[in-house]
Amino acid sequence: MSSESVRVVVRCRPLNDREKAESPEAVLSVEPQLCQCSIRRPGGQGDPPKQFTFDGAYSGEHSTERLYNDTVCPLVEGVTEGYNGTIFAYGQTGSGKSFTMQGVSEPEAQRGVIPRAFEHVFGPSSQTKNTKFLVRACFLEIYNEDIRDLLGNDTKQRLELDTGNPSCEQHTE
Ligand SMILES: Nc1ncnc2c1ncn2[C@@H]1O[C@H](COP(=O)(O)OP(=O)(O)OP(=O)(O)O)[C@@H](O)[C@H]1O
Repeated sequence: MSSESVRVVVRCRPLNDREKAESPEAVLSVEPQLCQCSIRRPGGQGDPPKQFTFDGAYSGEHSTERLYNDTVCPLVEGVTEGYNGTIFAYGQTGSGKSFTMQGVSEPEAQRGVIPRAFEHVFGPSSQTKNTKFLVRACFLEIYNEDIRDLLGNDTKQRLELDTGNPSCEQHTE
């Protein structure tokens, strides 16, 4: 794993049944050791595949546990030592963001990044350190430019965007 402060890791989920039925030809391959994924043009047998290199690459065979241990764990460990850290999942709809971040409880190896990070910070191994953590949490949904507080009393209520920062206001002279 590189020592860059921003790392980009790709996780390619397995095809679902519908996708397999629509296109039995596999166009994506992942080379975890090279941190690369290659994409072939469907039907373009002779064309060389397009290769993309990341700081890490995981295929459908890799568990969230492995991804967490390689990629997230060092960042969360840094947070417990006072450094800032952000884990940000992005991708098109259905690409596996919730699966990676929230995960599923069974099998255990597919528990998501969020419960693993909470266990990391609050679990028994952190109790041995003589340190107190102040943790603030919010859970916002931004969807179609509407913002909702998913931990609020009314999760359907749309929130207004308030920068709350005078330096963000536009001044015209
Ligand atoms: N690594 C994976 N292994 C097996 N199944 C996966 C994996 N990643 C995603 N899936 C499955 O793919 C489907 C879509 O995943 P998910 O709901 O996490 O996508 P999403 O990016 O959060 O979508 P949306 O943006 O629409 O909320 C789900 O059925 C999920 O279980």
